Amino acid sequence: MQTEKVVNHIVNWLKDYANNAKINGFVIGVSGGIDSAVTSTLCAKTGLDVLVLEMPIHQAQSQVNRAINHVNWLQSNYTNVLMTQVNLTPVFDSLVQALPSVKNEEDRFMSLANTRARLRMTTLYYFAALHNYLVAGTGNKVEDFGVGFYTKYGDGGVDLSPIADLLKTEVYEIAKYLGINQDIIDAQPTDGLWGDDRTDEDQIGASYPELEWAMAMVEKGKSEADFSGRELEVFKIYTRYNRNNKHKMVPIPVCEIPENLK
Ligand SMILES: NC(=O)c1ccc[n+]([C@@H]2O[C@H](COP(=O)([O-])OP(=O)(O)OC[C@H]3O[C@@H](n4cnc5c(N)ncnc54)[C@H](O)[C@@H]3O)[C@@H](O)[C@H]2O)c1
Ligand SMILES: Nc1ncnc2c1ncn2[C@@H]1O[C@H](COP(=O)(O)O)[C@@H](O)[C@H]1O
Ligand SMILES: O=P(O)(O)OP(=O)(O)O
Repeated sequence: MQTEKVVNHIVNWLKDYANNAKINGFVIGVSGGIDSAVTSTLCAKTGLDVLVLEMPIHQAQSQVNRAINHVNWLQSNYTNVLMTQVNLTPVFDSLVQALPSVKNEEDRFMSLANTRARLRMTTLYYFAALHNYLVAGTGNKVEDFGVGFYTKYGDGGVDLSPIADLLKTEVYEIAKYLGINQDIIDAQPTDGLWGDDRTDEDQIGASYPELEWAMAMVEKGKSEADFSGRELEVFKIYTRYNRNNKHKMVPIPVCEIPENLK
């Protein structure tokens, strides 16, 4: 990858889009992970206003610290970056209180995990409307178009996606080029939605490099019959996620009314 040229391309793309749309800048959620660190830095490089939000919901202190360290680094390099912390823990707790209880708490773990991502989306759009900003998405190509590993209308609810044509390994290359803090580069990717330190790999059962390999194999037209052992396992994991989450990657189904019924 021609890293410098890719960075310049994305920065110009962001700037052109915002200028054409008569927008003042960008708002981005910063989690202490690599994708949001890279996205916020690319937005900062546009010179337009950048608001980064740190929005903990029962968050591990290590994640909060990484996010704050990143923002400090960003602000020491780019004067156009502002930060706001919005503690969503009481908001989340109060929503849980308002919802009817369930017999078995485990039944709603996934629903509540995704609710966290949607509370963050709601907060990002509050600031976008307030300041005439766009919500910059942080999804990469494997998450967004491979395994669909994001919350529909949560972290998937954004206005534009600067890094969604980049594989996770390419995001790391850009992070190194941009000088992103080493603790962010070293951190295991995590969705941080569970109140513990489980990683994306723990949840999915395959690493991002493995998923990228499977994505490339599908693009080459390979099938299960071409693989065995761990490769077969990874290929099956990838295709299962891709199939189950296809609904997130395509326009929502609209019930078309036949002309003769109108
Ligand atoms: N980047 C990250 O690391 C990241 C961020 C957030 C979430 N995640 C992970 O992503 C996963 C999100 O969970 P999810 O995918 O179950 O929840 P989701 O809310 O993203 O998608 C499920 C919802 O989509 C709708 N739906 C389901 N099947 C459909 C179909 N065939 N057609 C149309 N709509 C359909 C339903 O409303 C369902 O509740 C979790 O595992 C979470 O941990 C990862
Ligand atoms: N604690 C957080 N504060 C701000 N923004 C956050 C936080 N956690 C997640 N985000 C945003 O959501 C996306 C996806 O998160 P994953 O950790 O990959 O699930 C992240 O890039 C932030 O923009
Ligand atoms: O989206 P982020 O920034 O939280 O990155 P990761 O998914 O690698 O934790």
